Amino acid sequence: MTSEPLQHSPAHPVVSLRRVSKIYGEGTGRVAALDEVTVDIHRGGFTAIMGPSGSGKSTFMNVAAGLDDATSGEVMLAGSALTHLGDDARTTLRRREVGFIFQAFNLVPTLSAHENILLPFELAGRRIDIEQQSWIDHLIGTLGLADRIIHRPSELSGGQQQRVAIARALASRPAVIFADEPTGNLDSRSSREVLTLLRTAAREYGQTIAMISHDPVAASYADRILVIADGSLVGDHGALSPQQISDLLIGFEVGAA
Ligand SMILES: Nc1ncnc2c1ncn2[C@@H]1O[C@H](COP(=O)(O)OP(=O)(O)OP(=O)(O)O)[C@@H](O)[C@H]1O
Repeated sequence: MTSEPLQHSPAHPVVSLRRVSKIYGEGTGRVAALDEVTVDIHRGGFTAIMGPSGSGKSTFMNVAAGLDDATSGEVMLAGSALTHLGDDARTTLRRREVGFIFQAFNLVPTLSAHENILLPFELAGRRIDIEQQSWIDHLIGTLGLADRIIHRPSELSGGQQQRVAIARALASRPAVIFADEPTGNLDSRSSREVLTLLRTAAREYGQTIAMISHDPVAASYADRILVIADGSLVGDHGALSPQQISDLLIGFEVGAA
């Protein structure tokens, strides 16, 4: 991959949470899915978000990405305070600044790989100029999709489908990409390919990536590891080996699966 830096201010965190809580239910059914979480995610970082099942990882992603409201606290995304935005403005901000990669790929089955990659531009009503076209062509080549580009998702392997999802997420150069268990449906070889691509996107393109994962091997590709337990941020580490991550998680009763 060649170096094509992104255009976001390095001085400010891309995602910033200040004492963010998300409470579901009330009384005896009350659950603090996030409990006063304060954290910054900086530009160009590849952050893994780990923690036991039910610890609040998905809630963290949903709140940080503006898919869901926090109950209290402040969430800044790409320089905008989400709490001060109405639904429409938040949707516009999310379409412009956030890319998503999901375990189930979430490609549109009736569209070709190429049409799927262009979809975020269509949804945001953004025209693709020559510079963006050459970036997208570069991604398609780099991700090894050139000869599969007119095929529909059902005609692609799982690894190829996830590479289309990565191209789609990278195409609009969002401020941050949230990846939710992106290798959960892949065999180990495709997983390694996908994780290497994500790491390269962070290192060479300065693409900020936040990845939820249960897997210490997947998290070992990241340069920062956040651990959430019972809705609280309980660990914030630099890059670690799979073994170190497994050891770290044993204390929080997370399997190394
Ligand atoms: N819509 C909801 N209504 C009520 N409780 C919810 C809701 N969504 C999540 N929760 C609760 O909030 C807590 C955190 O859930 P969350 O899905 O964020 O965890 P997670 O770490 O992503 O789990 P997993 O790894 O199993 O996907 C859990 O106790 C869950 O039951």
